[in-house]
Amino acid sequence: MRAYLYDNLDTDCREPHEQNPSVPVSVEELGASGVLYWRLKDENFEEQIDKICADRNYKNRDQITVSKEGLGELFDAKIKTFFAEHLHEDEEIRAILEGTGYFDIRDKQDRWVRIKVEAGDLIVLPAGIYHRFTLDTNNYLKAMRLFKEDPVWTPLNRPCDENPYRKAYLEAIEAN
Ligand SMILES: CSCCC(=O)/C(O)=C/O
Ligand SMILES: [Fe+2]
Repeated sequence: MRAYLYDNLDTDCREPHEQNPSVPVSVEELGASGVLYWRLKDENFEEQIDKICADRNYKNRDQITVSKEGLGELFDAKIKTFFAEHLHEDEEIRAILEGTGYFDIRDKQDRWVRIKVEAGDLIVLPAGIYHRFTLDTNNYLKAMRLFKEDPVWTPLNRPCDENPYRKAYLEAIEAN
C-alpha cells in the first residue's frame, strides 16, 4: 500500500495521478481520517483474516473480481459506479487477493488521497467517508469483501451531507 495526494488532473483515472513532487500520506494520517490498514502475510493469510473478523465482528464475506471477464456485461456500469464519489452506511472492508487498484478517500481537509492497493493489503474505510475506487491500467483486481451483516453494497453519491452516518463520521474524526 502506498498513499499520496491526488493531482486532480482530468485525465484517465486509472493513471497514478501522483503530484510532482509527490506528497506521501502515511498510515497514521490515513488513521486520522478513520481509515484502517493491515498488511497480511502470505504464510497465514486466512488466519489473519479470521482474527480480524473475530476482533471486529465481521460475520460475512464474499469475493469480487473487478475485470472485464469478472464482471462481464456489467463491467462498464460497475466501474462508473465505483468511481462516482460516494459513501456507505457500513464500513467498506476489502482484502486484496490479486491485482492492483486505487481507493481514493477524502481527507479531513476534503482533499483526495489516493491509496494504491495490491495483494496482501486489507483496508477498512469507515462508514460515512466519501471515497471512490478505480482499477489501474492493469485492469484487474480480485478482492475479498468482508461484512458485519449481510453482504450488501449500497453507494450513496455525494452530496449526502445530511446523512446521519456522514454526520457521525465527521464527529468521530473531529474528536480523534
Ligand atoms: C475493490 S471492491 C469494488 C469497489 C467497491 O466495492 C467500492 O465500494 C468502492 O468504493
Ligand atoms: Fe465504496
